[in-house]
Amino acid sequence: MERMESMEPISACYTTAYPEIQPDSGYGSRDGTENQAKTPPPPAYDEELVHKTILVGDSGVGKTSLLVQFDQGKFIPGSFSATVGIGFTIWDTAGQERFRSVTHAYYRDAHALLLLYDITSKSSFDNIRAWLTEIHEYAQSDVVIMLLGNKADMNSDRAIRRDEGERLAREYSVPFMETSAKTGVNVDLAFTAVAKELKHRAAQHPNEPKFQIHEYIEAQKEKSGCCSYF
Ligand SMILES: Nc1nc2c(ncn2[C@@H]2O[C@H](COP(=O)(O)OP(=O)(O)OP(=O)(O)O)[C@@H](O)[C@H]2O)c(=O)[nH]1
Repeated sequence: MERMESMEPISACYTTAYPEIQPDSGYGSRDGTENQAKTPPPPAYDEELVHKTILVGDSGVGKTSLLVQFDQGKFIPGSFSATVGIGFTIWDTAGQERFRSVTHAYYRDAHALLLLYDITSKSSFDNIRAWLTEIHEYAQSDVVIMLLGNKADMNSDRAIRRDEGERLAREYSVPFMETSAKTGVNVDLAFTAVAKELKHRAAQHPNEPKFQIHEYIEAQKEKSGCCSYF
């Protein structure tokens, strides 16, 4: 596949039991020389449990940064395109309009979508409805969707209150949390909750209770800047 700025397929596999996601696995480093020095063991994973997850949202909301924080446990300021390795297949998409038609093609076989807005950008929040319309048009009907209000560390520049995010998520019946690619707040949780949901679906036995993603998230999530609505 032709590599494109900010729109790069990102895939790698864990050797640990899925979905015990472990950032800093050393997989998929962007530096080729580093890869040679740190040759990872061959993947011992169940191919049936490799899922494709896509990060979508307006340009600049922090999709790549979130992915890098999850994979490497660090925040690298500034815009960049990255190739990182993580526990299930993730596609980091470009938010820019000019790449939109390419993004559509990726929706089709996605198992999960992390839909991001930037809590300091009203337009990125307002565009979530358009993103959801597009997702419903192009993605599979049973795709797992999670709404993320990113840049939660920028509370003083906040343009969207947390309850507005919660309300929108409720309207579309999707789980929601605020994240920060900078501080790492809720980043692991976002990816882990999606992975758990996908894993439970794949392994679902008729008599087993269904995994409750909403309850799991509510129990686990960190309330960053909880009480400082403007
Ligand atoms: N303070 C803060 N800045 C962030 C956060 N996430 C991303 N940024 C910054 O926001 C800018 C855009 O981040 P990217 O990760 O490149 O955004 P993107 O959504 O991948 O952008 P496109 O590739 O254009 O679609 C960069 O300057 C990041 O450093 C965050 O959680 N907190």
